[in-house]
Amino acid sequence: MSVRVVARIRPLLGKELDKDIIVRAESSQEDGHMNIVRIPNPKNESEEFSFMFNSVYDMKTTQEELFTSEVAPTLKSLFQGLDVTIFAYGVTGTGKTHTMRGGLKMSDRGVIPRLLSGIYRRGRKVTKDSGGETSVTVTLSYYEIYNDKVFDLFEPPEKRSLAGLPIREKDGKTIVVGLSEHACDDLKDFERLYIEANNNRSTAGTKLNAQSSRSHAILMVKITQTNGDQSLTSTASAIDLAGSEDNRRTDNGKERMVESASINKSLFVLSQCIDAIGRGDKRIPYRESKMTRILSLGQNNGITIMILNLAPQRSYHLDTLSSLNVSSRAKRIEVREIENEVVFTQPPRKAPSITGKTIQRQPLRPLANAHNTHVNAAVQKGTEKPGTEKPLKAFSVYTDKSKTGPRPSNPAPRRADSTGKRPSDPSGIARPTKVARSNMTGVRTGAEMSAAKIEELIERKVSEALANRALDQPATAAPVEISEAVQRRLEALERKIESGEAEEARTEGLRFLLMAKQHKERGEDTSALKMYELALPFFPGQEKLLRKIDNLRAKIQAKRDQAANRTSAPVEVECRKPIASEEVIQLPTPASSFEAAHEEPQVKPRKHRASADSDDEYNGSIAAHEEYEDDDSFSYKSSKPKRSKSKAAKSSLQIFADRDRGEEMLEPPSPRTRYLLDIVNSRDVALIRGLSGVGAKKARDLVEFLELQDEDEGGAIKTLQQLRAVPGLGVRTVEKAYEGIASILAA
Ligand SMILES: Nc1ncnc2c1ncn2[C@@H]1O[C@H](COP(=O)(O)OP(=O)(O)OP(=O)(O)O)[C@@H](O)[C@H]1O
Repeated sequence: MSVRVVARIRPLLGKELDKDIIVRAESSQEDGHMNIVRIPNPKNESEEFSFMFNSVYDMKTTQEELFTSEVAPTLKSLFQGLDVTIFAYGVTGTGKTHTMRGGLKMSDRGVIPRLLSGIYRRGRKVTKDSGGETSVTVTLSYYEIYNDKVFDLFEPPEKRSLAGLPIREKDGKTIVVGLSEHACDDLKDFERLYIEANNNRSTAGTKLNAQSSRSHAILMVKITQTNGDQSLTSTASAIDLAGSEDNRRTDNGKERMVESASINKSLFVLSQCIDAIGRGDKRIPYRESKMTRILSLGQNNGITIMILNLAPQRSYHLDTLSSLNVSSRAKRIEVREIENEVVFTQPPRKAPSITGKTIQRQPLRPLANAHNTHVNAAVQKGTEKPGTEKPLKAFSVYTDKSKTGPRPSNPAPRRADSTGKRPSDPSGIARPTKVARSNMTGVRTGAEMSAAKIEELIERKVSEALANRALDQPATAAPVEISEAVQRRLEALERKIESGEAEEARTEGLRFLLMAKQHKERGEDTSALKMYELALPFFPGQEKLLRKIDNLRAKIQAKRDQAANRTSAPVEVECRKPIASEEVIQLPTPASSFEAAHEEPQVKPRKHRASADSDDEYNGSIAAHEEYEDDDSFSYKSSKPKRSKSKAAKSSLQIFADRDRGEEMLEPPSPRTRYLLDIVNSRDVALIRGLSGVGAKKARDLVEFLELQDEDEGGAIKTLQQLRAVPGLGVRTVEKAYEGIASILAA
């Protein structure tokens, strides 16, 4: 089944005028069901683009209508064991939070409170229909991804660690380690928890939205149905994404700009993931942002609904086209409709105390062991322990026979086939099963911790310790006496996390440099300066970077002086990328939308830039990058550039020297060279990784390097000599890749 994509056009607000409406909902069906969004071609208003979706909701649509048509029908599946993901996507100020959360008035309530209400209602029905034998418990987790860091929204902001919570892949799902889980017995409980948590969400006023969400918010509602010693768990995730925004229109200051860059970047990665899935690429760039890792579009099982929020008026024209374009591609994504499996639970084990020297370390089993044991497989093989036998379909209370048909008696092969997840234990011996939760009244207590929970706690403590270290503050938590084994584990984890953080920080720094370059190319010098300044802490003392900052400051000041001397104000020049009029697919993605911002007119043609401005703005990143690469003890805060490294960086500059290009023109490359360079210049990490001798990291770095080149300075690698000179790649790697091409061409 594909992702269901529906569009919702919000009504006009405040001073917005009817005459500015350019987005319309229409029907292509006889029954009048609206499924088309029409919008004029911005280059030729007599032409219109049409985008087809599963459903389109116009300006008059109420909260109740949207919920009843789109979300209510998924409740049955949710209780059958399917996970459900609903996410709102769109430009800032188009109504995502209104759609997901809504207002406080009953009629204004959005998808989330209505979903919870539906879950409790259905839960009561399930219990009633089973004659009281089945109990239903609901637990909530709620977190936000802010500046690519994950924070528990049930924790007050002052308790957050700087690094945020780590995320891991477990059992084919992405989980947030150390996230709190709260039992939530009824709608009243939910309202209290949800309102409190929303106060912790990062929001701020921007010019486009007085209450703009500066983070992606993810609410996870876990429903556990327990019947005897079996239980079935499924999760409904409701996600309110932050909106993409064009900083030309937001008037964002420094802090907002950083948020905005992070929001735009993650949405850009999302659009890249959608593209890559659509193209059938082997590699989908999920891992390039936490949001896409968590959303795992196309990888998650169950039902996925994407709600595209649109503003109807002209001022959003290009942004609207951009998000229409991304969403219309998303509907081609296939999602596997696989139910979670029934878990066979054992009576709760008495957990030892974890305080003091009395701690008995439990084996650190993989979390995967904690659930989804293939009960039926064990039963069939006759390996179950006495007293644990169960009929194959002991948990059939919620099966909707009319629709889905009976579940297979042994679901294990189906799961293994379609998800590629780890199959059940081939030995036939049932793995340790989930320990039933004895405390359903709130967050778990320390005394009842499982091994997995201890592991989570350790990782969390490490993150906190690292955050404190980053702040140069002593750890605030009271020292806990722990066993030697736990201490060792703690240290190992600390090392692991620390190196991961150094890597993340380096990437963060490079990202700022890249964004600075993009801003500069568009003539947005002030924004470029901000980005360079933000990059500086990651590459302290980098001479080139400092020079660049100084030059930009001088340039901005000169412009200001010039403007002050002029009698008339400078004219704003619209310089967006052209949009293909006939081909809807070619419309800009969110990236081009936010890249399109044009702060100031380009004063002089790029070829005639001042020398200080025309050089290697990527050098700072490359030099720092190399430093990181070559020195194991490198701390990204280190400010000592190595001599040899700056030489290497210089050599990277020469690869685009005119002489080199001249040579290239004299001597056309061989087919093998051309083939190799084509792959390199594709900037497709997956393709580049396929070259022999080029690993994932080198491929990523190479693409990063290419991305940082000025197009008018070459942009592409044109000779093997240039390729060899790319920092971090090395002669040997290029030779290997070149040799590898021979075998590909021969094949
Ligand atoms: N369908 C609607 N009916 C009435 N008002 C709406 C509707 N959709 C949005 N609004 C109003 O529009 C404004 C912006 O909406 P909202 O904050 O939900 O946008 P958003 O897409 O979440 O923005 P951001 O990405 O900046 O958080 C709010 O005042 C909201 O109440």
